[in-house]
Amino acid sequence: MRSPKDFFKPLAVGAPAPRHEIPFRPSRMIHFFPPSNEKMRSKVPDIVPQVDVLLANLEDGVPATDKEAARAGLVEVAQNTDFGETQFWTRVNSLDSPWCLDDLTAAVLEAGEALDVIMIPKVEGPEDIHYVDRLLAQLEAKAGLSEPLMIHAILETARGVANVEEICLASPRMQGLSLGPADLAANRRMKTTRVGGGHPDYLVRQDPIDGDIESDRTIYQQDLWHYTIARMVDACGTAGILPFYGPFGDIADVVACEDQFRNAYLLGCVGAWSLHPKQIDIAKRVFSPSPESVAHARRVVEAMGDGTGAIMLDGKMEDDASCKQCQVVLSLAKELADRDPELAEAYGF
Ligand SMILES: CCC(=O)SCCNC(=O)CCNC(=O)[C@H](O)C(C)(C)COP(=O)(O)OP(=O)(O)OC[C@H]1O[C@@H](n2cnc3c(N)ncnc32)[C@H](O)[C@@H]1OP(=O)(O)O
Ligand SMILES: O=CC(=O)O
Ligand SMILES: [Mg+2]
Repeated sequence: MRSPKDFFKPLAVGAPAPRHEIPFRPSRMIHFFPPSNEKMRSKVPDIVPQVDVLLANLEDGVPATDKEAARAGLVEVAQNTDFGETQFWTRVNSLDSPWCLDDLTAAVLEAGEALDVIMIPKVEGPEDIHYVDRLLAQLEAKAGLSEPLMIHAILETARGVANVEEICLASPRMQGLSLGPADLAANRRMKTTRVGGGHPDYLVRQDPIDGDIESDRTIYQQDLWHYTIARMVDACGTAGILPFYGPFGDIADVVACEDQFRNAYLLGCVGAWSLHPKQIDIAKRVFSPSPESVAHARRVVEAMGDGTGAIMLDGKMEDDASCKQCQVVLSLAKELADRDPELAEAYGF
């Protein structure tokens, strides 16, 4: 383990100094597109103003035969797009794949000026982050970058979940984590055969009515992802980095997608992936506090004065801790409103 004194030193001569804080930028959706697909690439200028993060995906979802075209597409988009306030990320292939080294090299040397974050899939432990950390420093020095690239890891193996705290604390480059429910389900040998969301057979059943097991008992579908999301949120909070829900594969089921995103929002996630244009507005809606919750938070904070003590408001006890929750909602609302005039108006800022 590195000495805490060395933690913020560059890992290569000439590389930019690591950041001490993750800069706040709206990140309600990370919008995936396959840069090997010319038609999708041509949509980038229209998509950029609609999303907080645009991600050029090189990994799963891109056929093996298109990996080089995807890398070239990433570079083309990086070099020819005006991203404005929108962040630009890429997801490289996994560290054990034949493509990862070339992906990272091209990403930093040819697209590094435009990129904010590099997403690393199938991270198993801090050693994976240490490898990427040093390699990025070497490449940044070679490219002459003045800002360090950040790392976002996907939590999608059982070992990754077991090591989640160490992964989050492995480098000052760590920006956040996403839950990868599809690969995680496969790696854990779950039997779900779908990309995120619930499963009708994962349930709890009401007790027998009048002792009759054949009676018409209500069933309650349970959340397959609660444990992992909660654990991820705590690990990210400990390290001062950002948690995200990942993909929701049932594109047509916009209702269940919104439920999954909202569960993640309420548990502490800052955003989710959008795989299809339909999911962009869902994420924008869910991960922006509602005007009602902002109005309520403002009332509580105002009524609480210096934020200490206990008061009654609308029949409910409010105290230091509920006030802090309201401050979380208010500060997110303010940060989003600073960048979005429609939200500023809806919140009354
Ligand atoms: C599961 C674990 C993971 O790793 S998830 C991440 C990997 N998968 C991905 O990144 C998938 C990204 N999404 C896609 O490739 C497409 O949305 C898929 C799922 C293939 C569906 O595409 P398609 O059959 O064209 O859908 P559609 O006809 O309903 O599309 C309507 C119009 O929207 C466009 N579109 C579609 N997806 C995107 C996208 N991600 N970004 C930008 N544009 C998109 C389509 O091209 C289509 O456009 P048009 O109306 O024909 O002009
Ligand atoms: O990469 C995402 C996943 O769910 O797997
Ligand atoms: Mg995956």
